[in-house]
Amino acid sequence: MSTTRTVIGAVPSDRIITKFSQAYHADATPYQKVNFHPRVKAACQENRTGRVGLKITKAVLVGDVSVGKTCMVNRFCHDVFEREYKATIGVDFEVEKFSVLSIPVTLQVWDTAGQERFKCIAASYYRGAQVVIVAFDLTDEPSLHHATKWMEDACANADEPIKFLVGTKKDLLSPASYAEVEKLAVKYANKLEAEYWATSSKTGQFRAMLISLLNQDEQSLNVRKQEDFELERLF
Ligand SMILES: Nc1nc2c(ncn2[C@@H]2O[C@H](COP(=O)(O)OP(=O)(O)OP(=O)(O)O)[C@@H](O)[C@H]2O)c(=O)[nH]1
Repeated sequence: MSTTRTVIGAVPSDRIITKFSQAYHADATPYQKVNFHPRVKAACQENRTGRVGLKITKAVLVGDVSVGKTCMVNRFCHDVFEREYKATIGVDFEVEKFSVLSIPVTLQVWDTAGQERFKCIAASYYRGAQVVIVAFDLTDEPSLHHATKWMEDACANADEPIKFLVGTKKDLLSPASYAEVEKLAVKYANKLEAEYWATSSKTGQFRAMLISLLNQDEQSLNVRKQEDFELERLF
């Protein structure tokens, strides 16, 4: 499935963020803010974000093998869905440009391998992540139980990241089955202090989720200079 996107300036219209999107489930989010902090708004308006500002957001995507991490990234960045499974080797990396309150922002999405043998390689890329997304397969309960360990590992090297717990492959469940899984997923999200989303990369039901990753607040302005420098060198 492919959609036509209107491009305004250098950024497609669906990448222009001016307000917070709502949480997927009102009872499964620790993030209660409904708008940008006035200081952030003012800084953006006056173009005072400088080098250490809303420039780069690093998001790492982790979770069990074959839960659908790469499909999520492909749907988000290229609006395509790949039915055939190709294991991620180590890590993959995608970059998306956004405009947040008129400030250009780069979202880096680091798609890591779920396979145990690549875990060490992938873990070295968690450092400095501002967003941690733990994906689990809504049709595979053990992948949800493993979310705790994935979150712990990914957060160990991140600096108080914004946390998401994302259930994938929603298209494979009936509404009744989904409702059952959701109850458990909401419990996990609350325990992990993460915001919960359910998605389908097949149907594309998930754009709002990643857009919400860019709901920055003051904390996200604290991108350390050293990291900024290192990340810039990657381009
Ligand atoms: N029906 C359905 N299938 C999906 C969805 N997302 C992923 N899949 C399928 O699940 C399989 C694994 O998807 P990947 O995205 O490669 O999984 P991954 O988590 O990146 O796997 P690793 O790289 O090994 O960690 C593929 O066959 C996909 O087609 C979805 O939303 N719906």
